[in-house]
Amino acid sequence: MYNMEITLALLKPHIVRNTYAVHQLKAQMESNFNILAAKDLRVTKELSECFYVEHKDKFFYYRLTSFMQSGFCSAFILQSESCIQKWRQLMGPTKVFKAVYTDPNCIRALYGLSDTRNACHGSDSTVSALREIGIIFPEFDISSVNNQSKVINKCVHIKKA
Ligand SMILES: Nc1ncnc2c1ncn2[C@@H]1O[C@H](COP(=O)(O)OP(=O)(O)OP(=O)(O)O)[C@@H](O)[C@H]1O
Repeated sequence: MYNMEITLALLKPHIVRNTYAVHQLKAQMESNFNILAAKDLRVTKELSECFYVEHKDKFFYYRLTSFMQSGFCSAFILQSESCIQKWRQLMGPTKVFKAVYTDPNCIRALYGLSDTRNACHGSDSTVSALREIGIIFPEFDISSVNNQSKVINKCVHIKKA
């Protein structure tokens, strides 16, 4: 079945400072996805805490949210068939040392520096994608994207019930 999806992709601050990496990764995105929206943004304390709220109680939460505030991030709304899994596959394992050994050509193996500075982010589900796009791209009209808007309607319906 045709499974057109959207996802949020983020390039983290140490990557955005690396113009070669940004050039390579943008080219990789362009050849694999439709890029529906893109922008560079400065992630504030509030934004980073909201974005990573699920990790609030983890030992690395402060380290992670501080790092996200340390420079510009590049954000993209990507669209393709099975986009969520496809982008996460291109990113590779969360932990860079694992990525280097198990998937040496993935983005995190090539450009990640540590568990925190692991180069990029990708939503892990449709629900996360919608939440994260809402945080990073509040101006994006998500109802213009067919399949995902059906999911939104479903979420809204569940919430109201
Ligand atoms: N042990 C750790 N030490 C430091 N930072 C960590 C650690 N585990 C995860 N992180 C950071 O928290 C982020 C979110 O962790 P999560 O377990 O949700 O991984 P992920 O879903 O692969 O990554 P992301 O959500 O960024 O795509 C990771 O991308 C990484 O930057």
